[in-house]
Amino acid sequence: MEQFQTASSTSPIDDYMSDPLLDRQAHPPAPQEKSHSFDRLFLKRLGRLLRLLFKGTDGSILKSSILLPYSIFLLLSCAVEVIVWFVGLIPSRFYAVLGSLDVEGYWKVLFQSLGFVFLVAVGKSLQTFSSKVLALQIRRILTEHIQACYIKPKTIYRVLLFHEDIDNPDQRITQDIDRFAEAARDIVEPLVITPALIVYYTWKCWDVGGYLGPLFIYMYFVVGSVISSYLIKPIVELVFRKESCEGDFRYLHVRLREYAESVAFSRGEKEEQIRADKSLDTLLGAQRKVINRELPLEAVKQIHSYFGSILSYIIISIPILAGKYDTSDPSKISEIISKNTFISMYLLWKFSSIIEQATKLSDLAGYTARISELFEAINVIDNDLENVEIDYPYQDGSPESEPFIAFDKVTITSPSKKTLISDFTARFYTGNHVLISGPNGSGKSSMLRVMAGLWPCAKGHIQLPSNHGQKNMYFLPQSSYLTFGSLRDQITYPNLASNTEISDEEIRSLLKKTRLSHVEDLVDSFDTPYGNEWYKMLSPGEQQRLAFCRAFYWKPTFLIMDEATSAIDENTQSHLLKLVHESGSTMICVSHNSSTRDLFDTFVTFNGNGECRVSHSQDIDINDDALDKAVLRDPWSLSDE
Ligand SMILES: Nc1ncnc2c1ncn2[C@@H]1O[C@H](COP(=O)(O)OP(=O)(O)OP(=O)(O)O)[C@@H](O)[C@H]1O
Repeated sequence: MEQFQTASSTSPIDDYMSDPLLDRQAHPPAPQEKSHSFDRLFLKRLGRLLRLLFKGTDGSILKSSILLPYSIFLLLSCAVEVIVWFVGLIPSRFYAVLGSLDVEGYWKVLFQSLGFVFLVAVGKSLQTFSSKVLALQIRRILTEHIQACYIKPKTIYRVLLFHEDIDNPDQRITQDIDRFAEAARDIVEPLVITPALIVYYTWKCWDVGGYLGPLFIYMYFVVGSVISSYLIKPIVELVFRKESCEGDFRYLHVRLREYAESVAFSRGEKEEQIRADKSLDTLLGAQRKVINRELPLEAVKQIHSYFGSILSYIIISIPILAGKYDTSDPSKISEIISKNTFISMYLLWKFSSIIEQATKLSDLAGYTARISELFEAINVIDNDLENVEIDYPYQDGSPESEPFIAFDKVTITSPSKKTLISDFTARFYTGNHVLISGPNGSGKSSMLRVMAGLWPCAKGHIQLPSNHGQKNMYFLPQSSYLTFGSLRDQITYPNLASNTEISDEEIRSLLKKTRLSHVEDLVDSFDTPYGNEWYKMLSPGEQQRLAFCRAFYWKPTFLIMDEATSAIDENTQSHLLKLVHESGSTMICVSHNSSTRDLFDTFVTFNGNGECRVSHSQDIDINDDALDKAVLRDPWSLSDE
């Protein structure tokens, strides 16, 4: 028997989580344990993201990793630093030739200087360009990877419904990854090139002014970095919260747009405005806290850089005042002062640039936490889904066994641990149309969720007719999802496979069947794409009827409907169900409407107390072997079993 959802060992999320730093089997990450500061967890998460970025996503390191753009960027940065060295020496060389009235030397220095300045300008532009390409590649790799992990069966649903701690996953994917890429782009150069430059300029500084110069500069840096690291810590958490508020505020406006009509009908604008203002207040408050905390950090940064410029003169004054250059002429001393000032200033500036990264590092830590949390939640879901107990006895193309759906002593609980159905046993065969009814909240839709593998069952065993696509089980929910695309796309949704072609004649025939022929006049052609307009072009009842076109197109063995006709007029409703009946699909239908009862053979009635009555004839057949396999566990537990 085939296991329902076995996480592949080469799945994208496994790639991400396979970092040796994280022993996910022994200690699955718990999203509840939030830590958003500049700490070991941040380094671990950043390490995982970097590993992913350098390793690539499809095995091709050069094409799908950041190795190539990163190497180009590093080479350009190194080249720029070499030219910067020569540019930095320009003043001292002018002091030397002008001080000794060397005309020939002057013209030589002038032309060489112009050349160096031109090269540094071109080099810096190319460096900026390559860093932007690098940021783009970081965004592409992370976004594609997270989309592959997130937009897949069951996962997206579970993240949205059950991981409330993962606020605004959409924002994390669309915005936070972009910001992470920008922050990483800003940081990568100072953090990678700077150490080598510091070694080089330290040696030069020592050479000109003795050991005291580098010693002063290093002490100055240590004091600056200790203060700034103390100031960064609280900012990371605040950046995280600000991003969360940003997402809430945006989502509020998205919802307002989505439910504009309902709000207008209920005259709820004033309340919505108050809510929007409140959400804005919260966001601005969070932003203000970040700004407040950044003030002392900015002050330290500025003080560090301005005091540094004076420090460079103090450093050169030591050998001069100590008489080391007493025998040199004034033009030589000017040259030495200029050269040494450049070296000390550059060394200090490099140290300052590390301090400057502190603010960016706090942003990076915030974004790293938000992206990593989503990855970790997906990993928890993947582990959880591996434990769903659903088997597939029937394989496509196997003529021996007849497809069926079997529940063996199944108990279903809601995420809040409320028991909705206990010990439910039934077997539904093809041609055995099932009507499920019962009071609101009794667990009818939950039963379908379990059948779809969206929810686990707390106890018992379910057998389904293979998970290979829409041909076996097709679900029609109450609110139809209209995809962005053409009418042809709507009808063949989800139309990924190559076998989803449909002719114009077939489309017309399906529209006629579902009494939607007029929709042809609403669209320019069957292939003209539309976006959100679909929801305006079609009424809710028409949207449900369009969903029936899909059902007739896919002709599934089992058509599972969750109040899929609730907005359709009674006459069309019974017309559509009769057509399904005739099409050969077996209906499993949740409905409050009893007018079409005569189309069904089996009636599953919920009483709202966890009990379920199955009436009619040919359904109950308990398989004792299957019962032996029943497991009892906490289905909502996030930990591995
Ligand atoms: N995401 C969730 N988190 C927590 N509890 C939930 C969730 N979804 C459903 N429930 C619980 O499960 C119960 C059953 O929900 P379900 O949607 O199955 O009811 P139903 O019988 O289909 O109701 P209706 O006739 O109104 O559609 C609800 O009353 C609610 O308490």
